[in-house]
Amino acid sequence: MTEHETSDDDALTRLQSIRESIDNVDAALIHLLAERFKFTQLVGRLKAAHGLPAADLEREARQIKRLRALAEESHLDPEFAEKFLNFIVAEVIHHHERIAATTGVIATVEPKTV
Ligand SMILES: O=C(O)C(=O)C[C@]1(C(=O)O)C=C[C@@H](O)C=C1
Repeated sequence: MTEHETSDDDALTRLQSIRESIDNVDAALIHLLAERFKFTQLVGRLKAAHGLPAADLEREARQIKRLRALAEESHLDPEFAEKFLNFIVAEVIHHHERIAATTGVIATVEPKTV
């Protein structure tokens, strides 16, 4: 039977079932993001304590390259993957700046190279 041949009732049951899976994925995304922000809080405190700048553009460029490749492999739009990462990173940088401001260490210089 094709999707056109199922009854409207069957279609609604199927829609509900697919939506349950979407809800599971959305919940996983929220949990994953919460974990990611826990790690970036640690990075923010470390950076503030050592006077390191909130943003690291070289690190971001490497992350974008990697995520675009992963997106392509997974048949996800790489542009979307890049925008999604940028959206999250922008929020992380706000958090870093807030931590630095409350810690009293404002970073204005590039990190020292080791
Ligand atoms: O890795 C860092 O240096 C971070 O501060 C974390 C992070 C990220 O969210 O992945 C955020 C800001 C930086 O510009 C790069 C990466």
